[in-house]
Amino acid sequence: MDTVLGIIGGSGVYQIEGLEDAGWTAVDTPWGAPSDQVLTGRLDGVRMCFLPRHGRGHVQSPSSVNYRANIDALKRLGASDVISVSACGSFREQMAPGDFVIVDQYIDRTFGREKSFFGPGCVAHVSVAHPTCPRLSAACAQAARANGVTVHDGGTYLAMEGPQFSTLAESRLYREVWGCDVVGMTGMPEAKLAREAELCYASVAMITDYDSWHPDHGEVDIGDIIRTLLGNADKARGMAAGLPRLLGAARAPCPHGCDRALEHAILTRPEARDPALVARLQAVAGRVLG
Ligand SMILES: CSC[C@H]1O[C@H](OP(=O)(O)O)[C@H](O)[C@@H]1O
Ligand SMILES: Nc1ncnc2[nH]cnc12
Repeated sequence: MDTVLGIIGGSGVYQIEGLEDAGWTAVDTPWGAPSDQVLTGRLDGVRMCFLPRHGRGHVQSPSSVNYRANIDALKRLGASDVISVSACGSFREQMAPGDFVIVDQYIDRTFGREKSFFGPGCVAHVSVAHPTCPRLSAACAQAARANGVTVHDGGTYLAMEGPQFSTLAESRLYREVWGCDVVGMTGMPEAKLAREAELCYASVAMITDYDSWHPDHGEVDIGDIIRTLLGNADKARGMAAGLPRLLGAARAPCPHGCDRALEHAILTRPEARDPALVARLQAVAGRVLG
């Protein structure tokens, strides 16, 4: 199997450079329109698909992003691995603005978003105990460090609905009581959907601020965030450029089973399945649905 590297660019990351045969492609999905066209091309012999999460021009809010369409579009283009790049606030002194945190856990506080490809007529339950892929996460950490970024291995991401930032009481709750490390508005349901689509998924939190808990930094200031974000975006592009060489063009099965997540997950008996939903699931779950 070939590596096809999908990258979802967050706030400030609306394109990547240096792809051979680069072009923006419109992708239709049964879940509606993705956030934008997908930039496809090759880097160091590896096929790449880049999708700006908020669309070029930053059109989609965290609540309006069509997460199902985005994941389906990348899977449909053949992605084997997806790297999610996100601007995040930090709950830890040592996780400073400009640093990257390789997220490995989440607390999902989002609501009102479509969180599954499955539903009535085709019910599935996948495990998200370990929602990110350790192999892909390690490659991201290595590629970012090679670009001079300070990288923290492991961190819990609090996914909030937004679009407003947290109140001071929420910020303290997430940090002191729930033990979260970073906060953002888009990590969920993206990670859950990537697991349902049997994609290796890694999440790179690019720290832009200390949210509002830090006594020396006051409340979140969007002007400060944007300034930090622009520097972070260059680092993210540097990381992305190093990944194809690290991952290689030929891809062995995932040692952690990300690419087999649906193996025993579908509970609905074949004869009881809704043909219309089964048809919509073709790109994400065709491997097990036949
Ligand atoms: C720019 S501040 C808030 C905004 O940035 C993050 O987006 P993304 O995760 O796509 O980088 C955060 O989740 C909010 O949507
Ligand atoms: N403090 C914060 N809270 C939520 N999302 C963010 N994105 C960047 N900084 C953030």
